[in-house]
Amino acid sequence: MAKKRIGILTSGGDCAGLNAAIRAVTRRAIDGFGWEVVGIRNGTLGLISEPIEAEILDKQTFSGVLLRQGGTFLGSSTKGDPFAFKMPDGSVKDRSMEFVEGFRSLNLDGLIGIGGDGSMKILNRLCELGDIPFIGIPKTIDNDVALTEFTIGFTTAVNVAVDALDRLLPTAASHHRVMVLEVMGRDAGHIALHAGIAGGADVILLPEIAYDMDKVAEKIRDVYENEKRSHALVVCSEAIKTSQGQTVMHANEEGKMNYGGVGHEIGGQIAKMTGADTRVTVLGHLQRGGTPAMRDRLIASAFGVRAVDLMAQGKTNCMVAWQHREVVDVPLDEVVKRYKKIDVTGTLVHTARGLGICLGD
Ligand SMILES: Nc1ncnc2c1ncn2[C@@H]1O[C@H](COP(=O)(O)OP(=O)(O)OP(=O)(O)O)[C@@H](O)[C@H]1O
Ligand SMILES: O=P(O)(O)OC[C@H]1O[C@](O)(CO)[C@@H](O)[C@@H]1O
Ligand SMILES: [Mg+2]
Repeated sequence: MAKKRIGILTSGGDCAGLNAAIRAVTRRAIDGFGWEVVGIRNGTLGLISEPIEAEILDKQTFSGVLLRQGGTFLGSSTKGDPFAFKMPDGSVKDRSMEFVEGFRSLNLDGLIGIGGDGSMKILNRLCELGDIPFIGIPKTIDNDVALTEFTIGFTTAVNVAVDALDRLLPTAASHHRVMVLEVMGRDAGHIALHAGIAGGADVILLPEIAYDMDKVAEKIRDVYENEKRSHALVVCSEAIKTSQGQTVMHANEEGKMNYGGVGHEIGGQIAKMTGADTRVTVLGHLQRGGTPAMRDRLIASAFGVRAVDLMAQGKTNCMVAWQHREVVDVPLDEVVKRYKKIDVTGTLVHTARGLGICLGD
């Protein structure tokens, strides 16, 4: 096989396990095929920067602690979409061809992009535009990428949320309080549902299931009065709506809307309706950091090796995915058409209901 030179980048919100995936790609490309690997800095931004921000990666790069480290040493971005790039003067410019030219100027034969749903959409368009051979690797704490059971970073984020519940329980019990924990997840409730079940929540509120505050208050009263347990744990996803039917969002510095803060509204309602002493914790970006959990390192490694194998087979326009304890490849066009929400008829929703957890309906 002809010697190739491939690029790799990480895009979208960071998460734990990205370095493990970059390491796996690099090792497989070098050891398996004798290729050269170029790490592109800060997502798509690295290729449109002047000068281009990229560096050769070798096995030496990963001789230290990177496998065990959260974040991405290459840097990432959720800003600067090349199709609608916000210029310093406030104007919006299409810089997509600069991305393609940047790719070509590095003499690359293909690109491996590690990203979430948003990044896959952008990278798919960019690679179609430049006829760039592309393989995607799914990552995001949100676990909302279609056609894969798991994304890199999800398990670590859930572990952080479970740990938070473990820490909230004794203080809730000591002060006879209701503790509300707001978790991330974008428009899907995967973190909330997994963490809520594993962390022994009494109530879990998800964007996929409309809630009724009367039902939530009834559950809290039941815990206090009938279960004779004068404390309770409530987990809510950041994307649930307030009782007025709106999500709680804030524009970031580039105008991108982010969720955050609905837990305070839920906590206020619980206190008002039940009289229970209530406190609210918004877990935030703690969920993105930390040492990657075993499963994140494992799937990152499996995804990285398979992504290089696919490129060696001449495949393009696909994404590696985890299905039935195996790595498979799925068409990128199918991935970007869908969004993976919780299956409200699935095992975990059934499990939560079976445990007596109130889902607000
Ligand atoms: N340079 C860029 N590269 C990729 N996406 C960008 C870039 N600049 C802005 N974006 C925007 O950011 C979004 C990517 O952020 P998003 O939060 O959706 O990330 P993601 O890839 O889905 O991963 P995650 O959800 O884990 O953050 C895209 O939908 C896009 O609109
Ligand atoms: O990094 P930012 O812009 O604060 O984005 C936060 C968002 O990113 C995520 O952490 C990952 O997509 C979401 O769960 C959250 O809504
Ligand atoms: Mg996303």
